[in-house]
Amino acid sequence: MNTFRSGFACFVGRPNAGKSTLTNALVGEKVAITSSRPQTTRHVIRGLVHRPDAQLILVDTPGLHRPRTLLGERLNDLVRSTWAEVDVIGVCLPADQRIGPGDRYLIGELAKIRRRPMLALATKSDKVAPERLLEHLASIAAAGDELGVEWKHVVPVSAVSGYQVEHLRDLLIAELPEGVALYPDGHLTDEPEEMLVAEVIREASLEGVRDELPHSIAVVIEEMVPREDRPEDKPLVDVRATIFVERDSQKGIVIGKGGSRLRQIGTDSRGQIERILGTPVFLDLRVKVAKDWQRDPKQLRRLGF
Ligand SMILES: Nc1nc2c(ncn2[C@@H]2O[C@H](COP(=O)(O)OP(=O)(O)OP(=O)(O)O)[C@@H](O)[C@H]2O)c(=O)[nH]1
Repeated sequence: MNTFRSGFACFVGRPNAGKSTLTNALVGEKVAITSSRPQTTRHVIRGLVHRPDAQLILVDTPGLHRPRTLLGERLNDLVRSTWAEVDVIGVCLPADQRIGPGDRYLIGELAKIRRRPMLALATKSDKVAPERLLEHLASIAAAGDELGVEWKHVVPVSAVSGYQVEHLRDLLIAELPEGVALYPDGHLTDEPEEMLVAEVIREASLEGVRDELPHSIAVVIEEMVPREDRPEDKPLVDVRATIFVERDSQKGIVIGKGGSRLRQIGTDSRGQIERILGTPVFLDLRVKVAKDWQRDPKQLRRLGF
């Protein structure tokens, strides 16, 4: 089977650098709605790119400011922790402007984040002549060297003409980890996170046993709450979920020998859930039989159908 990749990318850059226009160009015809996520998520999703081999989730991060106050510093800490949570960062440096002090500050701050692939994007490249574009690309490379950011790629792009948009999509997706789609295909929804989390667990439960249990699994999130008494910078969310099957024999399949499959389901889904929620998660999974739930209206309602 081909590898499926999924994960998060964000674009950073000074105001007007072309971040929103580029997001829309990458998402294409499909809706790019600004959707605010429930409190547990720090990411504001700007758009989704669905492909047969990948799902790329473009998120917003708050802007970074030169800190003048303690509050400013705290805000910047938040920006940095968001940066550290995405899989790839695109730094937008518009070709029609020289790299300025604001850009240099931003690049310097990015240099402090380790091991995060960073792509330098020469946005609005349709606005300048080829010679100027080359000069711009050279100064982007030089700024990276000087400020300590190793650009994974330096990519000229134009959201308006479409130049290299497809290529950029490929480059971003190449940086994502392997994993299942984190959001339903086709559109960006306001679906509660619980549905997404349930879907991740359902997918993981079916892994390798799809033929034996095609439609027999439903997952209900019983509880999803932040653990109390955690330090603010070390949150933990407790997720308690029940995997419903139709028959006892299926329960055995899901649990596996000595609980081995259930443990694997937990391991496989926890990482994805943490990525959706943006916090570490303690996952408690149970398996229950709901006899013939697919034929029972009451059960169906309970299982959210
Ligand atoms: N010619 C040209 N103009 C572009 C391109 N991308 C963006 N623009 C224009 O640049 C302006 C700013 O673009 P935005 O996408 O809103 O920039 P942004 O970085 O999201 O801005 P903020 O939301 O203020 O941070 C708009 O007028 C866009 O039409 C491009 O590829 N080519």
